[in-house]
Amino acid sequence: MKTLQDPKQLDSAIKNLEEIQLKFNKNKPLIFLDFDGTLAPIVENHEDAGMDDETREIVKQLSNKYAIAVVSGRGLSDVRNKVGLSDIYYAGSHGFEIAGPNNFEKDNEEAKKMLPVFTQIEQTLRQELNKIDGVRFERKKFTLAIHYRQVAEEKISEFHNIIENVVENYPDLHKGDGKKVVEIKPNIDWHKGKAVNFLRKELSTHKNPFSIYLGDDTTDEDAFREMENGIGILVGEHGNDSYADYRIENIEEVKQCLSALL
Ligand SMILES: O=P(O)(O)OC[C@H]1O[C@H](O[C@H]2O[C@H](CO)[C@@H](O)[C@H](O)[C@H]2O)[C@H](O)[C@@H](O)[C@@H]1O
Repeated sequence: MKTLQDPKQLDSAIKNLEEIQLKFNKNKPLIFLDFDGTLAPIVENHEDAGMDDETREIVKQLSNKYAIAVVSGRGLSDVRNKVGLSDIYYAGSHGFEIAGPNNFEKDNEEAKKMLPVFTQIEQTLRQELNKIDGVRFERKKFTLAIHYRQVAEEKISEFHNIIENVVENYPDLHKGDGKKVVEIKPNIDWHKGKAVNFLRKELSTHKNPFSIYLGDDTTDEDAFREMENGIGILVGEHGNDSYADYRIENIEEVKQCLSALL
């Protein structure tokens, strides 16, 4: 079982690349990659995020050798456009919508029933949060992100209180946190970890295929916990303890690490 550790105590993946390479070469691994903060740097405005050509090329080359899925909180179509590779799998909306090559598509059926509720809560939240400058909404198919990166420090607790009070009236939904973002999600036992396990079955004939997962945020912890037969690598930090096995500092080290696996 994976245990929670202070990220500062985690070994550096860069310093242990040889060991990781060995495990990698011994198995036929599946590769799972988070997008924001892992493949693309965190930027002020969510719409401006993007991965550079070098990273795209590394992921493309890896996909010629291994099965790869990008697992993101972004909407499926958004993350697919931003990555721009057609031969890999994608899990968007924190795993509620999954797609892959040859028209593979799998939406979470229970979450589909909640689509009208999202429209309602979005309207209410837009009205209630209108008085706070800098709030940015990002509607994904199955989740709603409300960004506060551009909200003044003294307004942030009011921002959270408003959301808390509204979400209380929607038992079908719950809220989670990310980097300067509140995410409204279906109140269903489904997350990136469950999506990863679904994909592990889909992408391999092995019962428990060796896997590697790179991510930077609290939502990636659900996936790190599932890396029983595999390796979790935390990129940077998210302020809490982690189930990851290794740590790397930044996106430059993500590239270094992924290149070593080629
Ligand atoms: O699971 P991920 O691929 O890491 O997606 C998590 C969220 O990432 C995006 O928001 C974050 O990145 C933005 C761009 O750098 C930044 O402005 C924002 O503050 C971050 O929270 C994305 O916009 C969300 O939809 C994702 O859920």
